[in-house]
Amino acid sequence: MLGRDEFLGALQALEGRYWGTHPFHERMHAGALTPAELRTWAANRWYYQAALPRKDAAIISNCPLPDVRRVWLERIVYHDGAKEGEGGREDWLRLCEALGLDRAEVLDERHVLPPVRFAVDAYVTFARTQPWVIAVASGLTEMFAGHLMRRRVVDVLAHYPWIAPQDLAYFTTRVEAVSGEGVQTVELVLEHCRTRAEQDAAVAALAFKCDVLWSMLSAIAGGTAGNR
Ligand SMILES: O=C(O)c1cc(C(=O)O)c2c(n1)C(=O)C(=O)c1cc(C(=O)O)[nH]c1-2
Repeated sequence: MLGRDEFLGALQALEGRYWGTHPFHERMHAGALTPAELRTWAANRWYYQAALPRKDAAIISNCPLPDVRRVWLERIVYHDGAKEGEGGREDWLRLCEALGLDRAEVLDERHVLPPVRFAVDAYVTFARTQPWVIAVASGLTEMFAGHLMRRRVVDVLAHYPWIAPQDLAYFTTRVEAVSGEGVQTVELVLEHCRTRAEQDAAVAALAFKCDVLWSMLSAIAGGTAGNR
């Protein structure tokens, strides 16, 4: 079995596979995306945002530990909101509207590309079918997300003058949550992976999740090729 630091190192070593360095994100951060490309991105990523509470509910359904379930439940409330009109889901829809999409065309998923649907559905299925701690490990991309989201807010506001700070509320709110959740998730994985086989499965789960995100973005980049 790997020691704590060695295991953590193996997880962190996957950062190079994370979507932070995907060419589509690089173009976004450089101000090179067209309004149509930003709309395709937002409408497709909606499908991911909408799936997250179902993914988290799958983790809870497989977890026998009340302490973990109690903590994990907060993620569902975070995304869905405590009531209608609140939460990450609502903030994402507002971002879509700010980019020029109607709420209805986001909600009916007409812009969602087949590979995005396929990748996101695979993430939900993974959470349903794997042991809870391995599914939790797949969410450790959050370790890499805080820095990327902070940079995104700065770069998007600098390069796309028609996007206002309040339009990016999803990310400004999320940055705060992700720093706390990231630590919490790492601790759960380090504590509950108790054999070498579980540690290896956790590293593989994180690699799988990096591939889910990368595939989404590659499809989004390809799906908007006509607008470049
Ligand atoms: O904007 C991003 O780059 C980014 C990345 C990720 C991620 O790395 O999975 C998440 C989010 N945002 C995010 O907002 C979010 O709520 C979230 C939940 C999860 C997850 O797997 O449970 N990842 C992410």
